[in-house]
Amino acid sequence: MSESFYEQSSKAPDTLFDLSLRPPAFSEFHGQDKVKERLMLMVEAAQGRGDVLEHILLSGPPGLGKTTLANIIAAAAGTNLHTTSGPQIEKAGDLAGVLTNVQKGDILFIDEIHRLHPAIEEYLYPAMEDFRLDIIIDSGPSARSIQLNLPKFTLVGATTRAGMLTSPLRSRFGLVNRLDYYSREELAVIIQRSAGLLDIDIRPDGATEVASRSRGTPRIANNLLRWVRDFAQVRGNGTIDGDTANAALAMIEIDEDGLDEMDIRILEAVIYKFNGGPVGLSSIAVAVGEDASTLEEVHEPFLIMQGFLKRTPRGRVALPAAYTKIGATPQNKQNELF
Ligand SMILES: Nc1ncnc2c1ncn2[C@@H]1O[C@H](COP(=O)(O)OP(=O)(O)OP(=O)(O)O)[C@@H](O)[C@H]1O
Repeated sequence: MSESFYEQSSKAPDTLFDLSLRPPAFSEFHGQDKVKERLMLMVEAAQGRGDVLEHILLSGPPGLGKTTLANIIAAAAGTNLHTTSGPQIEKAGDLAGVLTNVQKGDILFIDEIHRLHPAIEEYLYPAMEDFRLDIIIDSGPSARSIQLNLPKFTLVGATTRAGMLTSPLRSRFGLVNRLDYYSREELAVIIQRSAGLLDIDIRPDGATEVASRSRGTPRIANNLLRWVRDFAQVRGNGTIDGDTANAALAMIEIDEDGLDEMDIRILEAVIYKFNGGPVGLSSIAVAVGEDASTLEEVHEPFLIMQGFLKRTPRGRVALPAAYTKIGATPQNKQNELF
């Protein structure tokens, strides 16, 4: 099964392209004003006290800038950043390995922290609270616990699923900083910045056109920009204006609301196969041949935000905009909505 354009974008690794466009400082990070203001204040306060920054949790859909912010926080605080992810820490020894490399004030960034094994989480609690790691070495009768004292460090956790964090873990972070989808205007500014860095000639209407189809996500905006640049070079005169962007994006079947083929398949499944819902996520996943967690993390938040789908206690329900989008006629199911 081929992956949709957005799914590929949502999983994009740290490619050189990605890294080259990553804003290095708060001043170049556009949007997410409230989160940014809070983080800047935390860094300033810690520096003023000569203390180590408190633990920080960043949540939100993929590609909105969590990793970027972790790097910016470390740069602003003038500390080292150590990066790992929930699935990479399989054993207590892996965690011990990472933590024993950390120096005072350093930042440990754990991406996808909701995917940490529950047993590993248990080790993390005293590490976060008392900067202490109690690990058990050996097994059977010779098993014994050793205690390692750690330097005071900052844990920055990122998650696409804040709801999946256990409450003991969540409560060890001061605040949950939730990143939201970017507005079209904010994305247009980000696209102009990226175009400047890549030496791409883009007009304001071209940037707006790309922005409006980037589903509120800077990573997608940057990837679409790259495609539109190629298109403008081969089919046009190299300049990206509104018409060129439009033609380029039509060629990869991204519609004017930013929906891709998989989004449309999801809406069609809910409407035609499940009579508009309510229907559970796993049934939709089977119907469209996609992994349920990808639907939940990548497609669903955007479809809900755009008013195409709604989550109810009994499952997902298609809203009138979804019927309009796929040209179907809504049935009168008012009393089934709740
Ligand atoms: N506010 C922003 N301004 C400019 N560019 C941004 C901004 N936020 C993100 N980007 C760009 O989007 C790309 C993706 O961001 P990043 O890797 O930080 O997302 P993420 O939320 O950590 O995603 P994931 O959860 O998938 O790891 C970055 O390379 C960066 O260039």
